[in-house]
Amino acid sequence: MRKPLIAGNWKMNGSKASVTTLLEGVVGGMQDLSNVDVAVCVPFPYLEQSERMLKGSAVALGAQNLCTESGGAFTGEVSASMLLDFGCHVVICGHSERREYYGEDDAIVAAKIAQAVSAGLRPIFCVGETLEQRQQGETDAVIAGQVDGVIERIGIEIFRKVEIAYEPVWAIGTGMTATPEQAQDVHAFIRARIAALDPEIAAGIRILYGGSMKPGNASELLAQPDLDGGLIGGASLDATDFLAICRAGEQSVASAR
Ligand SMILES: O=C(CO)COP(=O)(O)O
Repeated sequence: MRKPLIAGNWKMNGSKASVTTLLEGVVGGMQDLSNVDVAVCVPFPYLEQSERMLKGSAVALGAQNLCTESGGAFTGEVSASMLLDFGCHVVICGHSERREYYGEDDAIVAAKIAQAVSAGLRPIFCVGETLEQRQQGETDAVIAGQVDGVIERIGIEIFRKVEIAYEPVWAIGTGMTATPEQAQDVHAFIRARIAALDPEIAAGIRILYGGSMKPGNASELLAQPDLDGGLIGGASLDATDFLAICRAGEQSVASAR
């Protein structure tokens, strides 16, 4: 049984004051959550503050991006080892906003995943189709291309140390969530694609769903057999909402038993 992971992606939001309030709320509400892994992926400037505030708690710290290179003359970039130095455990790679606004292609995403894993971080590797691609019936082809585009470059073995997040671009920040059936179809497709190369890795890998996941829809999404957690944007900025989704993750384990 795969333990669910609920990860918050704060994106470019926050201030020192709001980080204090948010993390106090999240840490304070974690007591009875034991069957769910919880992480928050914070903007770089808040790593130090977050590391301090999360010390001794069950909430893992993460970042939203990293450099394709391990160090040196790369102005403005942040390396995997720097993230590790600030206590990070996870890092988001290939989010659709990075693909769309910063030109990240499969080669860049693969290089970032490889950097993360070699430093001992767990990448959350994001894939997802646009609305137009879905309407054209291209969802499976797009997802297959994104998954294969990474596997072909860095191999399947590395996927023992990777989380995947399926985030339909049309569902991100729009309030339009994939139905549980739509999400399950793509998750099962991703798992089958990996199983064709290595059934053991496919059985163990966590595939998170992201895209307008909220307290009101988390339970039915997480009840799907191939949904192993969530990557939460907007709702992770509110401790009460984020904790409610974490509880839905915890309960999805209890009800599957
Ligand atoms: O992009 C997302 C998480 O990475 C999802 O964002 P929302 O939950 O705000 O739709």
